[in-house]
Amino acid sequence: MSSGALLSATGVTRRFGGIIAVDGVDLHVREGEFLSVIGPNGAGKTTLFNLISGQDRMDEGRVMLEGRDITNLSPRRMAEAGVARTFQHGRVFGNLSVMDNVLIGCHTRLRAARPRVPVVAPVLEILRALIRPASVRAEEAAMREEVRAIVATFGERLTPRLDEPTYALSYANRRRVEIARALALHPRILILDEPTAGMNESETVEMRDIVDALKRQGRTILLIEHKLDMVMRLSDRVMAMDNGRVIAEGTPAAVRDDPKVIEAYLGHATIGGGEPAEASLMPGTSRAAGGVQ
Ligand SMILES: Nc1ncnc2c1ncn2[C@@H]1O[C@H](COP(=O)(O)OP(=O)(O)OP(=O)(O)O)[C@@H](O)[C@H]1O
Repeated sequence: MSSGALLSATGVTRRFGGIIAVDGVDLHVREGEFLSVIGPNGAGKTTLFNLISGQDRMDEGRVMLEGRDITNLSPRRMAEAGVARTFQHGRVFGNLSVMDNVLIGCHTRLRAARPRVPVVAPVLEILRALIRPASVRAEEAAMREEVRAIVATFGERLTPRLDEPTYALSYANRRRVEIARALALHPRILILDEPTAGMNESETVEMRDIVDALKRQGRTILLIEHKLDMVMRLSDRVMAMDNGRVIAEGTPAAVRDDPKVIEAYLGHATIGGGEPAEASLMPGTSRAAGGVQ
């Protein structure tokens, strides 16, 4: 394990039949560091994030968070341990309001603090919910206040819509709700899988600024992003993958200019669109700024 790493994954491997989607990957993130993972479609980025966050089980490898072995924990236990993630296409509970979606993040945190006594603990919890003593009402009021504060991170995008069901929101707003819910967990590490996927140019810039603000708060962030402009601006370090393996790692500029990375993108001809992949490696080009989804 790399010394000083908050999260350390070593030898992570995942096979799907004959495909080795992730092949012996090591990934180390220091506290407060912003690490982006790039690579052409099918490189293994999302599978790697799924393995680190408990959405999938690795065949080999180990993940340590602050010295604790969290390998293959369930997503719920991962959340309790402090690993929060968002998904490539966004996942929210459509029939629940914005408030309730974000409260779920708070609730997971509270559950983590409670003793896990079978039968007795759930019964006590139900009784507390039915009787609603003053302590429960105060706790709920505090959580709702916290949700309002988290949602305010997104300016006026979500605050006026706190009581609306999320199915009624725009796609970009649903993705904001997902990040708000992840923040409500008070995560030790925030894993963002293409937070700007499917967003237009102005929504992308807005999301980039939000992620930048989260970085400036000193959060530890792992990002998958195809929009290289965002990667170049935000990352302390970049890791490039291809065919399940790490092919380059270092400063954003060094990885962008690495011949192996350029070749990996060119080998795939295009990244999700129709333009030559080369353009997407240049920050400030229309593809880099405008998206590849
Ligand atoms: N559940 C699965 N079953 C079978 N193969 C899978 C599964 N999930 C991923 N794969 C395969 O593993 C490889 C890596 O896929 P993955 O989605 O992790 O790539 P990616 O780098 O995230 O790509 P993208 O940028 O398109 O999201 C691909 O060949 C993919 O087809």
